[in-house]
Amino acid sequence: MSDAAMTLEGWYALHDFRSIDWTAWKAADDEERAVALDELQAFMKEWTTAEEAGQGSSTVYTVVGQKADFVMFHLRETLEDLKHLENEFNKTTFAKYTTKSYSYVSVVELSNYLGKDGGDPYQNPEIMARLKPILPKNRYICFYPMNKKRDLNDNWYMLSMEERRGMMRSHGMIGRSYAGKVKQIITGSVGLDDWEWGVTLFSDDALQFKKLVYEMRFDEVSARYGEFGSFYVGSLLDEGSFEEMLKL
Ligand code: VOV
Repeated sequence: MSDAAMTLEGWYALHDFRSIDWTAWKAADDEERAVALDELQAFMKEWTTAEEAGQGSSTVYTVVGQKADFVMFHLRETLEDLKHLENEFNKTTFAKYTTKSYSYVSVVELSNYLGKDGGDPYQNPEIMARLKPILPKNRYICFYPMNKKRDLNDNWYMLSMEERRGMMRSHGMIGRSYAGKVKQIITGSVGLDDWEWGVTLFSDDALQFKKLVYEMRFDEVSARYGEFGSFYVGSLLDEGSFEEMLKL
């Protein structure tokens, strides 16, 4: 048996994709819509409280195309906290005007492929900042789930640690060349959801997603072992732009 990579875990993650029922939203009267917007704002204010208390981080982005209309991305200490957030949203009046499109459950993950030994990583402030990150406010998000292949000839999980480490080094080098342009949060989901990882990218220039993902397609770990799910891309919403999007 090959050595399993050691992983460090941080906050649990929920990507909660919703679509707007425009017919119902347009049929609602002004008062009902005002209540829905107030409750939505109150719900989003709680995110700031959680973030200030160091208990998690949340953000919301539009989703362009017909897979969903927006995605709420939550990071919290426990799965119960995530379920609570999901329920709290479902209880809002605004939720009545939305339908569920997709969701993804995972946990922020770092592996030891390129890590340095020494010390308790959970006491290392740099590592903790990556395991429990405050979500950036970049203009664009890109999310997709992925697997590493387990085919007869191309089975990531049958490779030696050294072989995998070599490929991850090359992966990391491509990633690093996008420093300042793209930030990544890798969340592990083996045993938690349908794919093995969630890839969430943030950038102020959506074209950088295309450039980075394309460049990685030529890199062995992606070219040979990567399997990818659906891509979701969109732009940052705040209370103001959310309200603007819903204005009739
Ligand atoms: C934005 C840039 C960027 C950078 C700097 C970066 C670097 C790194 C490093 C250094 C490491 C290894 C240590 C760790 O941190 O775990 C990883 C790990 C990982 N990555 Fe990555 N990655 C990036 C970006 C990046 C992208 C765009 C993708 C999607 C791949 C593609 O083809 O679409 C990805 C995937 C992953 C995955 C699934 C893992 C876990 C693999 C495992 O088997 O455990 N990643 N990644």
